[in-house]
Amino acid sequence: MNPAPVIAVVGPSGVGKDSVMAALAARDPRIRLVRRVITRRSEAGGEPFEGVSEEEFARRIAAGSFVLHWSAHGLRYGIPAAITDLRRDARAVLVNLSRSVLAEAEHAFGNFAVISLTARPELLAARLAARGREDEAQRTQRLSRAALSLPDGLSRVIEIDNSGSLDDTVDAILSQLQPERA
Ligand SMILES: Nc1ncnc2c1ncn2[C@@H]1O[C@H](COP(=O)(O)OP(=O)(O)OP(=O)(O)O)[C@@H](O)[C@H]1O
Ligand SMILES: O=P(O)(O)OC[C@H]1O[C@H](OP(=O)(O)O)[C@H](O)[C@@H]1O
Repeated sequence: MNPAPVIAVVGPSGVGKDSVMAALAARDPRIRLVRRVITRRSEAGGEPFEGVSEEEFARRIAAGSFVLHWSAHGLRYGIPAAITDLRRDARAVLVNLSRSVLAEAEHAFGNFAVISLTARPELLAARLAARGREDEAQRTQRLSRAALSLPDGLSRVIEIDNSGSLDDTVDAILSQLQPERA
């Protein structure tokens, strides 16, 4: 069987990427999530991730442990090579990516689609404040990247508005994914 598609979930900070990914995996156990490696304290909360030091992150790059890595918000993020195993027995593998690495990701994964989440601007600020993981200066810095556009040339981009309920968003995404390994 061909490897399952990798579906990048992208969009501005606070739009709901991690929430939508968790809700999709809860709805369909064959939708699998990638656990990212991040140079952030493991206790920070939010998504399940592996927190490592800068030194450990650099060691893993040198060892070829990542299929993709990038920097944003003063942090480093890596997608472990183990994503290849996840793709063997899944309907789709979801991964939270920076919009800045999408062209590289399409090249690396081949069978690749992008779910670009949007939400009304006032909701982004309110959701980040309610989540409480960052202080006000960090939230302002994150919101300043909200309008970053996607690169040209991606083969498959599905834009979904997450201004409403999570359930509505999950329904909208699943109806668009039906043709893929349903
Ligand atoms: N549809 C929704 N309705 C109401 N609240 C939502 C919805 N989606 C997400 N949220 C809330 O918004 C906050 C931000 O969501 P989440 O952490 O999933 O966003 P994110 O896009 O992953 O952000 P970041 O890139 O900063 O990690 C969370 O507190 C989450 O509970
Ligand atoms: O703004 P862009 O480059 O699209 O995304 C930058 C980074 O911000 C988010 O990280 P986090 O989940 O908030 O730590 C994304 O997942 C990405 O890693």
